[in-house]
Amino acid sequence: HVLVATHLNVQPGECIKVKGKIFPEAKRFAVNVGKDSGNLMLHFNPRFDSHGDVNVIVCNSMEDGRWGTEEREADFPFQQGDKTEICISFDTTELTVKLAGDKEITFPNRLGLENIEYLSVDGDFAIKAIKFS
Ligand SMILES: CCCO[C@@H]1O[C@H](CO)[C@@H](O[C@@H]2O[C@H](CO)[C@H](O)[C@H](OCc3cn(Cc4cccc(C#CCN)c4)nn3)[C@H]2O)[C@H](O)[C@H]1NC(C)=O
Repeated sequence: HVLVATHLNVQPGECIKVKGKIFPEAKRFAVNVGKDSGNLMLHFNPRFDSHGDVNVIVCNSMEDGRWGTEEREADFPFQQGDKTEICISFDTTELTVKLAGDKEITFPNRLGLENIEYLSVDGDFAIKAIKFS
């Protein structure tokens, strides 16, 4: 992991902002939020070239260590080597990921968690700042 933050208490409507730079030769990176590493409301996984996916954002959830059903997003507002910022917020029904260029992705809140305690960032990404607002 590049970063793991635990014992958070992010409430619905609040925003987790992750700012950083994508490696020039990035294959993939991931931002995970949820209760802990085995219970993720959202695994947000942009793939530049990974698992046979090219320039696809794969989103999924994980419950008790088991992956849910993936959702793939064709919009891919990421470039290798670029700085980027994503903002994750949620309510009881869905998560919203605000991306560069006013792009937005939603994902169902399958676990029905009422707060986010866990954040991790993995992969080919250099974190500049994490902001909770
Ligand atoms: C077609 C039949 C088969 O279907 C495939 O089956 C695979 C296995 O289930 C799925 O792949 C899994 O997909 C899951 C989401 O669902 C997860 O992303 C999981 O990765 C977890 C994971 C996290 N980390 C840490 C980390 C994170 C980010 C960067 C790095 C790095 C680096 C230095 N370059 C490391 N390592 N592994 C992935 O393996 C494929 O999508 C799926 N494909 C389709 C089309 O369906």
